[in-house]
Amino acid sequence: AGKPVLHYFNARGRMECIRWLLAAAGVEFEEKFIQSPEDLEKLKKDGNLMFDQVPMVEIDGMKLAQTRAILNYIATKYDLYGKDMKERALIDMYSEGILDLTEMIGQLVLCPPDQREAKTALAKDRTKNRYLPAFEKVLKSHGQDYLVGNRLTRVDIHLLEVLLYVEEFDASLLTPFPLLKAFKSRISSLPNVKKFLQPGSQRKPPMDAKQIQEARKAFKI
Ligand SMILES: N[C@@H](CCC(=O)N[C@@H](CS(=O)(=O)O)C(=O)NCC(=O)O)C(=O)O
Repeated sequence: AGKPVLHYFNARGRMECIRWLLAAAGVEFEEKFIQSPEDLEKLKKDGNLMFDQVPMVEIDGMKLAQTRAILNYIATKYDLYGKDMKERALIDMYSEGILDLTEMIGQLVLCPPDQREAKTALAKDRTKNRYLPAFEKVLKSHGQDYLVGNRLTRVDIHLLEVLLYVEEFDASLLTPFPLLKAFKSRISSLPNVKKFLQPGSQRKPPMDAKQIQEARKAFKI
């Protein structure tokens, strides 16, 4: 089979965690950017989007939609999903918490100005008092380099990704968490991850509110 083909906008959105997982697995992928409403309409009309939505990834003869389904398939295929049911259950639990935090931070840039202050305060509080403590505790509890099974799994990649978003959001939030800071450096120096962190990789930069509003208006989403 050829390289996976990722269909999405030229932005982080829901596709960025998929880009991260493929890159960490050392899998080269192609991207077909949706650059106009016509592009999205064509994908829909050709029957390529099961729910008329993207992300959609062409992989192994399938046209997979739904972010989590795509992540699950990639993690399974590249042995990044633990060695048994219990490891997979922990990976799922940790991954869902990370996705909740990613969503909470990612939505801030879109929230109405009159709600921004309160939502930012809440996101900082949850980051500092709910999510980061939970993962610091996991690392402290087993003293291993990775979150689950003492080897790299998808959840280490998801955690690194969100730690970078926390750093963009407010780097001081990481200060009270030495194990997470060491984890961030350790995972960032894995060869595939290091390469993805270099300029010129397929990793996407943050977008400001204006860019997102323009994109949403253009794509009518
Ligand atoms: N549950 C889906 C949601 C996908 C979704 O809402 N996609 C939006 C784009 S974005 O929100 O991810 O940027 C979409 O295709 N909207 C187009 C439409 O709904 O017509 C997933 O996780 O993939």
